[in-house]
Amino acid sequence: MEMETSVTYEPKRNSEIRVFESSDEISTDLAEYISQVSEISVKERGFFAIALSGGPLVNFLGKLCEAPYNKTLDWSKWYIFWSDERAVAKNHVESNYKLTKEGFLSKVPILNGHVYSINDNATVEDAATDYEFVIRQLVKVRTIGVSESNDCPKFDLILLNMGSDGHVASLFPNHPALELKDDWVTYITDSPQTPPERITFTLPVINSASNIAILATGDDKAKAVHLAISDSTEGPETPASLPARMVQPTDGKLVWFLDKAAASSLEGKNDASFEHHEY
Ligand SMILES: O=C(O)[C@H](O)[C@@H](O)[C@H](O)[C@H](O)COP(=O)(O)O
Repeated sequence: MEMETSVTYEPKRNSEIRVFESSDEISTDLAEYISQVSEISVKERGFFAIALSGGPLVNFLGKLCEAPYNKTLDWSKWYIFWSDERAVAKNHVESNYKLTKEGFLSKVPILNGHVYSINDNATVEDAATDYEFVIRQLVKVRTIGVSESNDCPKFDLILLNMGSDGHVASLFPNHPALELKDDWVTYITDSPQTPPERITFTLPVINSASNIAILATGDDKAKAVHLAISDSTEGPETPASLPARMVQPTDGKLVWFLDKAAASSLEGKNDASFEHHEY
């Protein structure tokens, strides 16, 4: 069946789509969004626990390192985690930690002791077990919140970048890791993108977050954005196990940050859905 080139979209409950002209505009709005979520979290809980992803995501955090945010945010309350990591040394060019350190952490006054990177000195299996243990300890003392419905960690914000195949974190389409219900952190050894070994949050953890943001830019993302967001379940190209489609907050809010190219297959009759909503 031929895929539609446009779709009328009604945002689902607790979700919002923001479409921008350029990556620069996304970066500007994302900074304001993160700032607001962090302020609310610090006010309500005394902490801001944020999980980042790797790859190009850090390129969108530039504006957050600039005025006014570099001066106004309560950085001492920030706790940093990663939703996924590639199994390489921390000084390797593919390390998500290294990318984040160079592009973000080195530019803002986040305390070193609040940065929870994934162990690069263990097997992926052990690194996943270690990371889940660390998160369990931080949930016990409520540095990370807890979901009342399933006892999962309730991160204040999880930032994800979607790949053109619809993957988020290191959860890839049709991978058995998508089925995990009890694990918080898992590992894979067969990633379709290099490196093959990775550590990743599971869907229950992602979906338990208070806030989830998914970024996608470029026309190579348009099809996956359509498949992830559209209500349609018809046709062979709407896989139920598309990871980005499985991101459905149980008790939180999901915001998509798209550029026009990534949103191009969503533009339909209901253009009002695509207005830029303030958070
Ligand atoms: O871990 C990785 O191999 C990449 O970081 C990957 O997860 C990336 O986020 C997507 O491939 C989207 O990247 P683009 O937005 O550049 O397509």
